[in-house]
Amino acid sequence: MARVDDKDMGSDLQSVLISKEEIDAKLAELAAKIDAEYAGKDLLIVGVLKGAVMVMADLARALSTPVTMDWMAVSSYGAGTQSSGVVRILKDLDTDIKGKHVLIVEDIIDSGLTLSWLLSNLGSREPASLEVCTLLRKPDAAKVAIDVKWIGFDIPNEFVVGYGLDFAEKYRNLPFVGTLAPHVYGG
Ligand SMILES: O=P(O)(O)OC[C@H]1O[C@H](OP(=O)(O)OP(=O)(O)O)[C@H](O)[C@@H]1O
Ligand code: HPA
Ligand SMILES: [Mg+2]
Repeated sequence: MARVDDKDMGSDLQSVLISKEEIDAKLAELAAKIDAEYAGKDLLIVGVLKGAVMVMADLARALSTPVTMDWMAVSSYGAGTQSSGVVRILKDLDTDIKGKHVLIVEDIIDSGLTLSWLLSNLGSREPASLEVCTLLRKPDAAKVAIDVKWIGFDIPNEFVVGYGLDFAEKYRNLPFVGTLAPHVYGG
């Protein structure tokens, strides 16, 4: 593939799954719903590093509701394309969320293992409310059922990169979501 969108990725990418324009439009739509839900309330949005950085940055700016922002770093994938199922906290929240309205912002729900673990971890800290907004979800990959209030796109069960999502730490800065060519991950 010669050139995909505005970043030249050589032949590493197979296709563009969701364009920058589609992401922008979806985040505006989600932001309007989130604004309506939290009108008059203090909202803390929690980004899950590192994948959710782009969604957090763009969603936060699309919201009219004033928010505070905090970050957690957890990792279950390492350098591979399969979740290990073992979630590690690499960085905890800086703030106490007891009594606060908390919205977890994720880039993707794949097996659901990361979020399921996060929901029970953060839920035990007694927030006033705890909801989830994710840009992407793979319904066919779910290993646990999770109640997610706001979902951008349901996507096929393929490994995707871009807009925060990595393969071995690469491709996070693509402005769109694409699928990797199988030769890149040994497929
Ligand atoms: O539903 P799951 O199967 O648990 O997968 C989803 C999680 O995996 C990715 O994070 P990763 O562990 O790769 O860390 P990263 O965000 O730093 O890339 C992604 O950002 C989600 O947090
Ligand atoms: O499809 C994916 N791509 C990148 N990172 C991920 N983490 C879970 N699923 C994925
Ligand atoms: Mg990752």
